[in-house]
Amino acid sequence: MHDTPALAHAILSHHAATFAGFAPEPVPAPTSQEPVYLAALQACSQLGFIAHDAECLARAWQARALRTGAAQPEVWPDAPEDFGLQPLPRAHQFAPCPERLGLYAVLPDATWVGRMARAGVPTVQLRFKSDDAAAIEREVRAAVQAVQGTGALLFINDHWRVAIDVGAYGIHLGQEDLDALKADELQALRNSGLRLGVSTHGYAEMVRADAVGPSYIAMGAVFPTTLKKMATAPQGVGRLGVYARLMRHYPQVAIGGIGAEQFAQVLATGVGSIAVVRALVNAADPESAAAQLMQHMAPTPV
Ligand SMILES: Cc1ncc(COP(=O)(O)OP(=O)(O)O)c(N)n1
Ligand SMILES: Cc1ncsc1CCOP(=O)(O)O
Ligand SMILES: [Mg+2]
Repeated sequence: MHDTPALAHAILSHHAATFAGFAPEPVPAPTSQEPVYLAALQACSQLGFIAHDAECLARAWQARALRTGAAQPEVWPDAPEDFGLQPLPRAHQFAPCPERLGLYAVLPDATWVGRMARAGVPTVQLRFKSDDAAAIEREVRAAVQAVQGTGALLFINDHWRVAIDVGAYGIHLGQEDLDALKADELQALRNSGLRLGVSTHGYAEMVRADAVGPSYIAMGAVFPTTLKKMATAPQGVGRLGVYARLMRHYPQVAIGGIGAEQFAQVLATGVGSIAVVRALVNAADPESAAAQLMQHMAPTPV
């Protein structure tokens, strides 16, 4: 039998420092009356997790308590099974990509893609925002051509049909992009053999992404970014660390507001890749900036 207020207090006191800087969120309506669940729901809301994420965490805390017989307020939940992630090997899984995608340049057009691929950036993404079908096809084809002979892995943001037709390495989709996919389209995407990266911004979205079995999981925005209007607060490195731990069986990409000064703390979370936009496209000398960031990615010699 657990005392819910005491357990909530213990969770808070053990983890407040890791998740400092977030305002408390309202406690969502409980979906269970289990004391461990209720305590975790209250504590995680107090720690600033939005309702869907607090619910996920509370369910995981309860699942672990059932599995182990202990509430363990001092240990943040990180077992994939407690969050209901697919067991390994996954029943649903996209084609694999390297565990560590390294520096990942997210770029506005094919010219930039070619430029950064030739500069030696190992992973590049064409993020060409347009509604003009002809322009999209032209740009995706040009990007695929631009990486030829460079060894760079090219992901296409959003435009998955053209990416399949043209034979890109992979596709990147966000949560809203996944919402728009019908089941047969998702299956067609998986059958294409192209790799899939999925954006996530918290626990509920990671659980949702896992059901699709993407090739990598992107997590962000880690820091504030001016490049994209985000529906969720910057997650910070404390959260990134626990996300990376939960999703340890996936290749991981951190994104959002990351520049050279932030690389060390982001890499310390264990992610194998950092995606950047402004750190390259706004640099006075993008090739030198790429070289510098790739050096930051490299493990420091002992
Ligand atoms: C590596 C990486 N991570 C996240 C995103 C964002 O994707 P999405 O949420 O679909 O938003 P848009 O980029 O389409 O505006 C990304 N592109 N790449
Ligand atoms: C596309 C995207 N998705 C989440 S943050 C982001 C933009 C990242 O840009 P920057 O590295 O300049 O902050
Ligand atoms: Mg998108």
